[in-house]
Amino acid sequence: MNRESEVVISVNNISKSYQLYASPYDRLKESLSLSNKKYHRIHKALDDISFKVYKGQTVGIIGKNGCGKSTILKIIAKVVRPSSGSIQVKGRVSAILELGAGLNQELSGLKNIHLFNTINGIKKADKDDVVKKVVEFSDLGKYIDQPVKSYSSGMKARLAFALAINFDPDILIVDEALSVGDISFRRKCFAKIEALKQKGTTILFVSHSESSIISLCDRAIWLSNGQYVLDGQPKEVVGLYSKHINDKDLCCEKMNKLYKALFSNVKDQKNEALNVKAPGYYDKKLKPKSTISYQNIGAEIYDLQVRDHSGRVVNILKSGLGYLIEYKVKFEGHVEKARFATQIRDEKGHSLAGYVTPATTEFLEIDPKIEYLIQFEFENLFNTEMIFISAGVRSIVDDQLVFLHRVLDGYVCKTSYQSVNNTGLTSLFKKANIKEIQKDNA
Ligand SMILES: Nc1ncnc2c1ncn2[C@@H]1O[C@H](COP(=O)(O)OP(=O)(O)OP(=O)(O)O)[C@@H](O)[C@H]1O
Repeated sequence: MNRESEVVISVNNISKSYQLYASPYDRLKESLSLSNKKYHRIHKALDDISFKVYKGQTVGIIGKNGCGKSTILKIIAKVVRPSSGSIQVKGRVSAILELGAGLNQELSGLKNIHLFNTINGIKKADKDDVVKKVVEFSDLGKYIDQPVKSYSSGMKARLAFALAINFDPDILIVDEALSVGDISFRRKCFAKIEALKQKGTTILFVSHSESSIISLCDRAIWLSNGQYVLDGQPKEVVGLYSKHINDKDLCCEKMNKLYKALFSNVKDQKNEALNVKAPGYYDKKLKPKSTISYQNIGAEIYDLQVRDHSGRVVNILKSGLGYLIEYKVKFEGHVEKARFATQIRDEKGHSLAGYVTPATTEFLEIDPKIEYLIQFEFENLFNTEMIFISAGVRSIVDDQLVFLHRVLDGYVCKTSYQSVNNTGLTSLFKKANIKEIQKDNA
């Protein structure tokens, strides 16, 4: 399939204008006027916006209050009609727009779920399953039988979110809904959004939380005063946005120039890097000074290192490229439930990213005759100059998850990061592998 055929949202020269009246009286005067005299002024909420979204992308939209973020989402969700321009959307859309919109305030949460099933044509056989999932996810307890009008804003967000995601959409549109609700519910929502991303759902996401845009999205679009400013890597777009949020003279042309100046420079450096054959190299003088190897109880981690994709051991990384953290583990005896982890910290010891395999609640049964090679793929998108890599192997002992061995800061890399902003964590692990290898003395 070529890239063009994967477009699921196509926004073409969309503008949206509202007529604003100084008072309701002016509106009445205009409607009664025989002279065609106008009593309103035109306010452009969106001004000639165009972009395409590809299947499976997670796109964040950022900008100051009133810049048009919600309006563009509403137009894509077909809740608001544009004044001009056209829009094509492929697939089943589920949208969480204004808080509580789409919920019948007089009905209970449960009755709203049934209503939602009916409106969305959920098959009879699937209805009970949807109800169960939504009730469980929203975790409203006895409030599920209360009318929605008695809900707090956090409760409304829980129900709206649970409905939107359990409907199995092709395109999920989320407008700031996650800013309400408590931390544990937000965490649950983010985890669910991650799961939908993995399934290939296309996601449009409006948020004032820069860290959420960076950690969730593959792409960010910045709007200002209804106009398009930038479209690019979340870290870069958010970085410039936060740098210029207080700039009263901000105009699109100025921002575009700045972006080009900054990032064409970065691009050139990347291209230069590509001309150098190796994606990074090994500097033998670069060693961690903070390594701590904990006492091992039945397992030993060794050969913790980073390789590039051609298999060379490296510790000077190129920005934006993919690498493998790997280590080997040998066990002294049979271990029923083991899992392997890695963590990346910055110079100050702050955790930047971590990964565990097997994922979630699974464990691996260990054969002591075998050694294991653990590999974690990651992308070098860190915005810190050095990264320190730790490794751990854990197991369940007496119902407790304990470390069988743990090496803190066992390997260090320079990231080639060039400071253009300070927007926090941006590295994402992609996947991990566990391989069986022959024991030397076997
Ligand atoms: N129904 C309406 N009538 C008149 N003006 C409107 C209407 N809806 C939105 N606007 C105006 O359009 C502009 C864009 O609004 P929109 O809600 O899209 O902004 P936003 O970026 O989502 O803001 P926020 O971050 O505060 O949610 C604003 O100036 C707003 O006042």
